[in-house]
Amino acid sequence: MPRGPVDSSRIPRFAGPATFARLPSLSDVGQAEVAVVGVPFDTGVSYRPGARFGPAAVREASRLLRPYHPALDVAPFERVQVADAGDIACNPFDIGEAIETIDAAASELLAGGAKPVTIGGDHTIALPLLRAVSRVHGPVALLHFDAHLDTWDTYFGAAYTHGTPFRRAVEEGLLDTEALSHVGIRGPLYGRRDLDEDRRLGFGILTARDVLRRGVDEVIDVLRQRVGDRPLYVSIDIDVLDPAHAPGTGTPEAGGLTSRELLEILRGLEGCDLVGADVVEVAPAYDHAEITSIAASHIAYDLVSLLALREKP
Ligand SMILES: N=C(N)NCCCC(=O)O
Ligand SMILES: [Zn+2]
Ligand SMILES: [Zn+2]
Repeated sequence: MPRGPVDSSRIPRFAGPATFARLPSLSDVGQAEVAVVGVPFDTGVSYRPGARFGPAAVREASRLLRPYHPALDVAPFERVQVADAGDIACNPFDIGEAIETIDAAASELLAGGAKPVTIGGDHTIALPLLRAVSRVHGPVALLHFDAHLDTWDTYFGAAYTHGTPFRRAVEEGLLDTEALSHVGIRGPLYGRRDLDEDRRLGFGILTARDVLRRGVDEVIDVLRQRVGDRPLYVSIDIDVLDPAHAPGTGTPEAGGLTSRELLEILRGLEGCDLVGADVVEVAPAYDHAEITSIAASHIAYDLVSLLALREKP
């Protein structure tokens, strides 16, 4: 019988420490099928810093989550053991070392049988997470929700940044290049070449305009066809949401998805072979009234629910 969250009808949800959704710590339960883990790292950013405070803000906003998910008809914390694995403490002064630390910590979680839902942190952290996941599953399908391509080559000569993780991941053979999708892309680019190079790497794009004009159901159909039955990793940059829905982020772009659209697309992935996910780029210093961290906590709850549905109870 899994150990669930603190009972909010007995201990007020605003009392006590903020683990994700008030779940037990992984160290308290020993083993979990799904682990929520924080990566407070933002040394890879090209504009506003502050995503290092993302994990704490998302946990704080997650106090109000409840145990039953009606849209997916699942009580994820009853179905399987879900736990908070704490934060991966990585070097804020050395990106290369931080990447190694994140890879090792994620590998340890996977070796212990837990599927990770990672709370970032800037998007740099997707690279070590994909290294760890692909070591277990082989090259994975990727569903990448973001305003940005994040397939650029270098910034100021640096190869490991929040704008480059998915180019590195393709170069390293971590991804199944038949099954790569960006969703929510918008905003000015450096040039048309960005799109050509992205296509050459194997990505298909559903822009924010496509979501508006084609609608959520068609988007889900396209994505599911592309993913098929491959092992799937989902990486969600919170800036895929419009700044009205997620102001607390480092590189905001106008014209994004609503949180309702994003949650609906995620729910459309039920039945896919999800093996891990992240929600990154929450920078609380630019947030207002916890708008961004509330959205991120609900997104993480949906990801946890999708993972729980994949496990036999
Ligand atoms: N991954 C995020 N959030 N942003 C990438 C933006 C890269 C740029 O400054 O052009
Ligand atoms: Zn982005
Ligand atoms: Zn990104």
